[in-house]
Amino acid sequence: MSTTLIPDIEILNRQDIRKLSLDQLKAWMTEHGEKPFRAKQVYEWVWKLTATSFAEMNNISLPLREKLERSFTINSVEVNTSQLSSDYTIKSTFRLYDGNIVEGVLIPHPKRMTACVSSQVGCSLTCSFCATGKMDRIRNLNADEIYDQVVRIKEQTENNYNRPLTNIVYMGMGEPLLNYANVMKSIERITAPDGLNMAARRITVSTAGIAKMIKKMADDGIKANLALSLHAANDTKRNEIMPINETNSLEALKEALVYYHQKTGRKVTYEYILLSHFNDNLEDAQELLQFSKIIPCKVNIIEYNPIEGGQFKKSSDDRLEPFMRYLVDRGVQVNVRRSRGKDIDAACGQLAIKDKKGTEA
Ligand SMILES: C[S@@+](CC[C@H](N)C(=O)[O-])C[C@H]1O[C@@H](n2cnc3c(N)ncnc32)[C@H](O)[C@@H]1O
Ligand code: SF4
Repeated sequence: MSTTLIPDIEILNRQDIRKLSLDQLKAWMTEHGEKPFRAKQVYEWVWKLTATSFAEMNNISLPLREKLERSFTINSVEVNTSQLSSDYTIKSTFRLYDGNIVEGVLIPHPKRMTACVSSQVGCSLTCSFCATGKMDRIRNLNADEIYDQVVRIKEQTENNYNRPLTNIVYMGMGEPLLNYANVMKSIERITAPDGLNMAARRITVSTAGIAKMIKKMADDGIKANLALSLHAANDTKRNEIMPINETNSLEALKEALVYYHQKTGRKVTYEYILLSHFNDNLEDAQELLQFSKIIPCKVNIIEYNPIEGGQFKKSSDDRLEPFMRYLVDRGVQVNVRRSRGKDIDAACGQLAIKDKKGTEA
């Protein structure tokens, strides 16, 4: 224990070092009588080399490491629990520095290894088919907390399957476009050569549909892919299952999508959970066909994962088949996404911490 008050105060005020940009770290080095190039070395340690302590930084002098230790923390995310599903999906819970827990999933596929990561603790959007929507929204994740989930899942695929991580989807807990700055910073770090150096085209941000933020993604030149959770191409039905549609109607989304496509030239993916006798009639397929004509797109038909207390059932193959056929016959690019990791509640929309508050159950 320290004998003076000052070091204790210093320690209480320690800041997460990964909240600083490289320029801010350079300025800190100068202020503390260090050469600015040290900033680059430390920055590389905390991002690219994913150091979890200053002690690991063996090309940094001991006095500087001690100075860093007094001023900063490295709030790295730890794996709390991991469960392996019969289809080799791995669901993990991650413990954040403040005790909150989020979930992430490694989804193996013969052609790709995908990390599904959370962007918020809980979610404020209360979609009626989604387990996360039943939780309160506790807080946004910091960019480094999103980044660390990717790092931990990358370790899982390399260590357990001897295969590299190839794709990242922001389809875990939370609405990424309501935590815009941190999500975009995490993408910048994941794609940076002094970060994980992964290709932006391998990253997909999935949104429930925040029109103005879709436009902002285009304005900011974000290179990651965009997926829109559509689930109904009719306002009455969409309002019923996704309250966000009351303020971000299909008309507003259409306008944002056109803007997005004009600026980026990119295709968008529409996610469409097939809910038995709710959105799986031919009339629904006709509405989806009209919506699919707005800009170049592909449609992912998603198998519904039942959630506790949920009112929906997944559509049978007898209903899925004609729905899909209707779209395919009219030139829509359609993929059917079967649920993964069902036996351990690791599939999309089943990610929810059981006590609904984001702390450990
Ligand atoms: C959990 S959300 C997170 C990202 C973002 N908030 C969104 O809604 O797109 C990721 C995807 O899971 C889907 N999803 C939610 N609940 C589901 C369920 N019970 N079964 C299948 N997919 C579900 C969502 O619609 C969305 O397409
Ligand atoms: S589907 Fe997405 S936006 Fe809706 S409640 Fe779930 S996490 Fe939130």
